[in-house]
Amino acid sequence: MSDDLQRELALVRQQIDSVDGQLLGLLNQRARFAQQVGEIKARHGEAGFIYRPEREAQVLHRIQEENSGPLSNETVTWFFREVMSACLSLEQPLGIAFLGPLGTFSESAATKHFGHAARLMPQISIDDVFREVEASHADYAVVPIENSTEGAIGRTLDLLLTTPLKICGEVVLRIHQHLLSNEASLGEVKKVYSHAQSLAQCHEWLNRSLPKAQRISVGSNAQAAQLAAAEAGAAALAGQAAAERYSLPQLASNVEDEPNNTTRFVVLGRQDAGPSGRDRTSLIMSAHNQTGALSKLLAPFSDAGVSMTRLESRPARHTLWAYVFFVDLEGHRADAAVRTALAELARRAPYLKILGSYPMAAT
Ligand SMILES: O=C(O)C(=O)C[C@]1(C(=O)O)C=C[C@@H](O)C=C1
Repeated sequence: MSDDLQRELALVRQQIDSVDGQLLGLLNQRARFAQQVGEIKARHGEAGFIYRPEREAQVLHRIQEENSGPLSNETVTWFFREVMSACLSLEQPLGIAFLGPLGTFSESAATKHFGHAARLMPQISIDDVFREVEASHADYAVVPIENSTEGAIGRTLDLLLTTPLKICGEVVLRIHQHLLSNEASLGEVKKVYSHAQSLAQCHEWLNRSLPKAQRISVGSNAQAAQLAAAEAGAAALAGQAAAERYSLPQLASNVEDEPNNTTRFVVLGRQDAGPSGRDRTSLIMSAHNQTGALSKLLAPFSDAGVSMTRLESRPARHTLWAYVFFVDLEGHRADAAVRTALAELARRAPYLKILGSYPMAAT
């Protein structure tokens, strides 16, 4: 290294050291304020509700609005989520239930939302994920609700019908599927393990690139990676988290058929989220089995100027050929327009369950 280069680098590195020192001081100052917030909540009998999704959403929106780069909004959002996760864990560490084993996209979604200070509690089924929070063994659950390629996650919708839990947040995750294997080439892959959803998301790629390989559906793509790691001639379709967790090389990357393949997860807890200014409300309703019944139920939304972002029908299960409808709206149930629409809907719908109002996913 030349002397000039050494001198120039040393000058800038000195400034980096000074900024790091300031950052460290500021981060600890922020952590002390978060501890104070925790003490105030405890004094007012709110010790059980340390996590405030609406407050976190507001912090992230402000950071994104004030960010002038060169760091991207995605990067600063990730960083501040981790800062809040660390601050919150000083107040009270949170236990998060999700569909395991470790290495699933659900784990990535849980970590994206709650940061690395949260305690991960992988479960063997979506039913168990709900149960863990209902029984107060875990604080929050993160469950998949819909995928942009494959549609609704039926089991989650069915469990939402009966659970007393509230939706208090959402996480949107870009899903990249990779073919993971210890084999050196596609020609040696005889079997592909994955979750049925992942096999479906990569159906065309498999037809083109591995037409002769047997496709085996298993409980999760992390389990698929575990199996593929232990068997000659086997591969798994799974994400980067599973590749890292089970030390499997990527034989082919980003093999999902749809380039925008995205999964939306919801966060479930025992508490409601307050308004953040950019919220969504989810509900379940049923309609009378009559002509025009559904349009009568939807009219209060357009009358009040409330925009509906999703309408999904699902068999009611207890009655043959009866359906319930899952609806997402823009706005919080405490907003005047949403309140008006919901009051009218309650008069018209034979069955109505508000699943929760919560901040829209930050990125
Ligand atoms: O503002 C609060 O209520 C806090 O507890 C502080 C804080 C934060 O670090 O900013 C931490 C946890 C909550 O989920 C929201 C925000």
